[in-house]
Amino acid sequence: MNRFLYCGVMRAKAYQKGLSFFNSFNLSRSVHSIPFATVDVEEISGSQPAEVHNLVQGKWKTSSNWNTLLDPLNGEPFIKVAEVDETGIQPFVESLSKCPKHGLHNPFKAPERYLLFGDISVKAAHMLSIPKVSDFFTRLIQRVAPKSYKQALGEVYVTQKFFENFSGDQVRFLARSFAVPGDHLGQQSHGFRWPYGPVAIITPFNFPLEIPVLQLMGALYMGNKPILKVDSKVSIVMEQMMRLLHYCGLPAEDVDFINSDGKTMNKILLEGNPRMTLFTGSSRVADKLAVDLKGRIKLEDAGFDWKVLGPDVQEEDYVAWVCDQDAYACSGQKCSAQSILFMHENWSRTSLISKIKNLAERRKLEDLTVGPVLTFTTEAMLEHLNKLLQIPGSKLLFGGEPIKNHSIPSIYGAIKPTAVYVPLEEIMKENTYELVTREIFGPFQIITDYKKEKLPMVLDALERMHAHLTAAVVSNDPLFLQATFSLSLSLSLGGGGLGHDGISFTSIKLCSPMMEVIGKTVNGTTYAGLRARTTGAPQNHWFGPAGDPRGAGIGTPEAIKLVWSCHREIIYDIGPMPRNWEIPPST
Ligand SMILES: N[C@@H](CCC=O)C(=O)O
Repeated sequence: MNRFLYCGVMRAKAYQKGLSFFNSFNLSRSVHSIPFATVDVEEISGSQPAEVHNLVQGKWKTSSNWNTLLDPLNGEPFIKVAEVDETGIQPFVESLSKCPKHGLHNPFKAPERYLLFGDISVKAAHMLSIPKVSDFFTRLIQRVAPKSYKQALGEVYVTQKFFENFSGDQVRFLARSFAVPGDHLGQQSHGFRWPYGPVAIITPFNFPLEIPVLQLMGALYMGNKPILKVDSKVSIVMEQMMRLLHYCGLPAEDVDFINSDGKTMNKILLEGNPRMTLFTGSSRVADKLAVDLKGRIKLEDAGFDWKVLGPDVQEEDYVAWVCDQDAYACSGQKCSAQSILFMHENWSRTSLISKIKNLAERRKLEDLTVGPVLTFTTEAMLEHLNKLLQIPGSKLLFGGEPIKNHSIPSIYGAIKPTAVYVPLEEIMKENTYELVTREIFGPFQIITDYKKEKLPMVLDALERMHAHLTAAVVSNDPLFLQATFSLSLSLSLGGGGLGHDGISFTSIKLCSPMMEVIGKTVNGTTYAGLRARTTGAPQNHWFGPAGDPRGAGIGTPEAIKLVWSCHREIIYDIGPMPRNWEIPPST
């Protein structure tokens, strides 16, 4: 068949297929429940536990080893996860080993797969835009990582927008190359984005959909073959998402999905030898993996995220509301959650703290605006609080009590949103710094204040932190408002006027708190300005730590290219040879 005619026919077929995809769902959804789903989110319970399976080499598999999860709201054993143990890793190791280093596609191999993933993204975005499907994922997230409906829906929305961003030709644009003219005719160097081939993705419990989907798709777009492991506590969400992706055209062999404990996963990584592993989670595990995997790793680790309020007091209610959201939404279990607030003395004179307190006290278990803490028990958090209260000058601002009247199982934590004041000078003491900056992944924050001349001490506190994920500098004072502007002029009058030569600027110091804080810190995602926040990162800007060569990003084209591809340069040198070329003397 004529090549152009053939292409036209293929495109028309793809279009028809696309249409029938959309029609079939729209039709089926009126008569059936969600077509890809294997669980009914509202029915999962102790009497009807849901099952989570593994996917390897294109096949869904169970296991003889079932990990039973307790419903975080009432303690009923409500989900059974088929966990792979060390005796069952072989198929996963084999699957990784089957993928060559040059990946499943690259600019010179199967380029039509870039288009395939653009197409899958269109369909997945469409699916998530259907209210019944977005509600399904929102509720599923809420069942395993209890957070308010709005917060859970936010994850689904970010994921949908991400898919929209990488629809059509946008996946192939991620692999855009460049060329530079060479030294002679026929020579040109071309830079390409190259996959790593077999890769691994390990993601935490707190964003059961957003983090794994954005990283998984980034890995796939660039031509890699991932094995995905999500924290078993929440992996049901991603298990159902894998089924949605298959429904949207993802080849079943392209991703392996595993449930296991950390030790088993470690073994798979050592034996299957993925060329790159993306780990999102605690710094402790991250550092161990970095050693085990000989540095072939990228990290989005935890952060003791900070917010500095500058001298310009404005919009108190708004700033208080953002502080409440940043510290306590999702019960403080976001890697971006505000862990410490530094208030300029001008803010200490306002009613900011009491406003934050009032907002925090509106939160309630019934609507999950506060809820179970999945990695700290109540006792552990209260013990930490008591240690902080031993520090001279420290005091409990609000919270500090267990939530009452609930049936959250005791393996999880349940405390009211809490804030503790610790004086800045005390924070800086050798013995207290570690204690105060210990990240409590729960509704818990430290609040302190600083006098104008103590900004360097605040900067020192920020410098001493070891993880640098999100930060906020709340001030609209970018250039002049608080500037220390010392200008001394020595003027010499000549010829009745001021001459250029007659002015000498002996010292010009322009210093604004906002610029100074930004200039002297490193957090990878820093918000600046009156509306600055630490949480709520959408899909449209980089989210990830800085100051660490292992730092990964999520979501944007830059993040995907940086994390999921490496640079390869092909230097074409095809001639022609110069006329009358002769072998030159040795050099
Ligand atoms: N959107 C989330 C980030 C998800 C992370 O990787 C937040 O803002 O905390």
